[in-house]
Amino acid sequence: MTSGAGAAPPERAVTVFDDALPGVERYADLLASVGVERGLLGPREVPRLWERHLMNCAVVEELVPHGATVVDVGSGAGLPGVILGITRPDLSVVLLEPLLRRTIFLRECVEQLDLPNVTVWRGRAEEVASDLRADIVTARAVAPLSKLVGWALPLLRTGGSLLALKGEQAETELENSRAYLSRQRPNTAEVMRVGEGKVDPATTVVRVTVTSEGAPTTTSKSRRAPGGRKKRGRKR
Ligand SMILES: C[S@@+](CC[C@H](N)C(=O)[O-])C[C@H]1O[C@@H](n2cnc3c(N)ncnc32)[C@H](O)[C@@H]1O
Repeated sequence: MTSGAGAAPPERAVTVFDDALPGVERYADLLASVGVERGLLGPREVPRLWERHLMNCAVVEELVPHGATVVDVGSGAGLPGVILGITRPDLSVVLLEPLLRRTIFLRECVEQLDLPNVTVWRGRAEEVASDLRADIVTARAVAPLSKLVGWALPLLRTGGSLLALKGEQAETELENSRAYLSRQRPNTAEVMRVGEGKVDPATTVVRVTVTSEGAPTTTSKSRRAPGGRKKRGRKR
């Protein structure tokens, strides 16, 4: 089934993936062959597929509790959701993606990699709160933090977390979102680095955890997300 199209895994992939490495190699081959042919992955990403994409995503599992239900918002070609599904059979992973050709690819991955714990859901994060409930929401390269928070918090159970994989701007993005966060469901938010000693650089994650069931302290004056449109108050 594998085409051998992907670059060979680096030595430390063994430390990161352990027994799951053969499955991840098959996924890497799918990304580097069909994924590139269908424009889901740029050809220039193939040589850095392991370090920059697969391993970088895998270490996020450190923050995912055993048996959790995970929704990967904006899964694209399956990052990080497919990787979590392969490396953590204890998880129940939903790959949430609005674009048809991407969901077709994701379904092929689930079938060919034999991942009974992974399902594909076609839809937009802001439209599925009545259908999906999660312990963990992951998102990588999907939207600014404030927007992700607005999408993810309604999907999360109390005690659940959004794990937003972010780059060097994570701290700044979090600070800029603090006021907006304070108007959402009660939460704590922090920047974390995971995979120290396994991936270089370590993966930066903004973790936002819903701490209690309390209602948002939203008022008609304060409902605007940074960069978003202001909602109108009720007409009198
Ligand atoms: C740049 S890609 C990133 C894909 C993948 N997470 C990765 O890291 O390679 C962003 C993805 O988010 C999806 N997306 C955009 N808006 C979305 C929304 N409102 N809800 C869910 N997914 C969305 C896009 O269709 C696209 O597949």
